[in-house]
Amino acid sequence: MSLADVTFINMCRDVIENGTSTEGEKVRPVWEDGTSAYTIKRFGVVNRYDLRKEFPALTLRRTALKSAMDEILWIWQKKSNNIKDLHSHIWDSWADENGSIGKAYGYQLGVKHQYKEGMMDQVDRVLYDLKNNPYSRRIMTNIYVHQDLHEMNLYPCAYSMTFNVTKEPGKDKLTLNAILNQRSQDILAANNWNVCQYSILLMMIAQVCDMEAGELVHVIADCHIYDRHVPVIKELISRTPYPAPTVKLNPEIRDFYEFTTDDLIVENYQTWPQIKNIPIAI
Ligand SMILES: Nc1nc(=O)c2c([nH]1)NC[C@@H]1CN(c3ccc(C(=O)N[C@@H](CCC(=O)O)C(=O)O)cc3)CN21
Ligand SMILES: O=c1ccn([C@H]2C[C@H](O)[C@@H](COP(=O)(O)O)O2)c(=O)[nH]1
Repeated sequence: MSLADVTFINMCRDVIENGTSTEGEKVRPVWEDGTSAYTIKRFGVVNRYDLRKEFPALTLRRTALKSAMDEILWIWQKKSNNIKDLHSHIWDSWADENGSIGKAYGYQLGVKHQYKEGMMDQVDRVLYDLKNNPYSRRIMTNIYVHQDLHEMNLYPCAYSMTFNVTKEPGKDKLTLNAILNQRSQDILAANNWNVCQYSILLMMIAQVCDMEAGELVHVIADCHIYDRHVPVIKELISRTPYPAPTVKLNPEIRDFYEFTTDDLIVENYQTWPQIKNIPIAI
């Protein structure tokens, strides 16, 4: 039984049983037909995933791992904010006529900043620190940039990664852990999608720094199920999970900028049938 499924089921039960409804509140998102998209929400959810034990892919329904990796490469490697550089259509509703989502995600990670060591963007700063000063407690990114929020079509949801290295007794390699901070989470559309993509990111960064990927701690402020998703979630969590798949990276890649989705190796990913045409609140 996949550990990620158990975490997901417990989180959904907690939101449904102990969450509060936003119905009647002034909410921002709408459904495609223009009606308000209300949620049941739980404040302050924290989930831990140990990548040394299992890759945290859901088996209750299939997570599109290559598409999820493609999006994280779009943000962290291509540092793009244009949907023309993305192979899926998940961002189409938030792009302008030129394909831009504004100064969000990849745009922010591509901005160069002045450091004592020279000009670097946030991704190169992380790679530099992990290679030169791995025990630093200052290795983190942040794309929630207030001065640019007015030029973002959607404010970043998963907005910060804090990397932290531990030296485990008896292990040759250092362990790379991370905390993903997320202000808002659409559980059905994107919880496992986000968990898997940031796990892959952690694996990629660990590999190019010659470390082992350890724990991903996912901190979610507003963790919600949209009203139209509740019956789907109830059906999903009634399913019996399969064992977790094996997910690896091509071990030959040593440069973060050389990874492609072809380097993701997925084996034995047995899942329940996909839920088709999930409505996405805009
Ligand atoms: N309401 C809302 N929820 C989100 O999850 C979300 C947004 N808005 N806005 C921006 C991005 C876009 N995201 C999305 C949007 C759609 C899927 C989605 O439809 N996923 C499909 C698989 C897609 C594929 O195969 O490429 C799925 O079945 O989960 C995932 C993430 C995450 N974000
Ligand atoms: O990576 C992502 C991006 C977006 N989401 C969800 C979370 C919310 O349901 C919406 C954003 O709406 P806000 O009103 O800006 O919070 O998108 C996600 O779960 N993961």
